[in-house]
Amino acid sequence: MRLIIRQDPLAVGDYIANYICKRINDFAPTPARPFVLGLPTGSSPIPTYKALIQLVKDGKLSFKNVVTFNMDEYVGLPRDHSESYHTFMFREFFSHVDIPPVQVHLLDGNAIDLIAECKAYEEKIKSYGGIELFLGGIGEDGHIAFNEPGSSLASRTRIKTLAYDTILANARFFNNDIDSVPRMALTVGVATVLDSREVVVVVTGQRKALALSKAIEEGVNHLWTLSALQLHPWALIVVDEDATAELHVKTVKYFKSIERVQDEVEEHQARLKVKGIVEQVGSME
Ligand SMILES: N[C@@H]1[C@@H](O)[C@H](O)[C@@H](COP(=O)(O)O)O[C@@H]1O
Repeated sequence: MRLIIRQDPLAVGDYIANYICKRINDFAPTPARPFVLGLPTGSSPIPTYKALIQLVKDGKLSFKNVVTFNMDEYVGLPRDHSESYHTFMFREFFSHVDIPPVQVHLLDGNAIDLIAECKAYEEKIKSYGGIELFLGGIGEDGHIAFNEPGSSLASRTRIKTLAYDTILANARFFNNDIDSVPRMALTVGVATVLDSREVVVVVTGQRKALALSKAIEEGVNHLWTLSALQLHPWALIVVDEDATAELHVKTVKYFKSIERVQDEVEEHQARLKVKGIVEQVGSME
């Protein structure tokens, strides 16, 4: 696992957007071989979405050959409700980039058969050969997607009852009216996320500091589902200074030194590439 620390949420968004841009461009997707990207909602990824939109506007990135799968959706909230994740994604991102809407996938929280909807979602992901890069966010209780504390670390896409803490945290989007917040959601499972070839998670703000320390300084634990990332061979967490508040100084120093070494290795590989000695610029995990 790598941890990248940036000054503030804007710098975090820039870093992740440039990272995803490079991944997509290196992949050189085509209609027959699209880049499959997992995406989150929430306030934390908004700076990333803004920076990605700018990259598209600047002609540095295209989503024409990108297929997306969102992590989760509320159950029973009308699709065109201002707080549905469907509305959120089009408002904050899809409407501003060149992705054909047929390549966008979101769980349908109003499906008549919710279990069949979840199964079909997993099948659809498989039909594309799996997810190349899953971008995620976390809740204050360390949940990834809507995998609340106590979720099985082997879970797949399913219906999930939301934890009271999550309902309280999300009430801010529903005029602070707890009764308006849906009680259930559909969410990809922890195992669905871990199956992706690469996972990138955005964690910003002091509210997430305890969850971050639990997830990276302690053991793998279903009470902090982000900690399952410790089992992933290619995971990257990008955080701002505020989110590091609960980390040990030695943890922060360790990850900063890893980033320095990574930069040096990449520069070295790039020099070898220029000389034609290696074909690809490598990456450490
Ligand atoms: N289901 C979503 C999560 O996928 C998201 O990571 C979290 C964080 O939201 P925010 O970034 O607004 O703190 O919100 C919800 O719980």
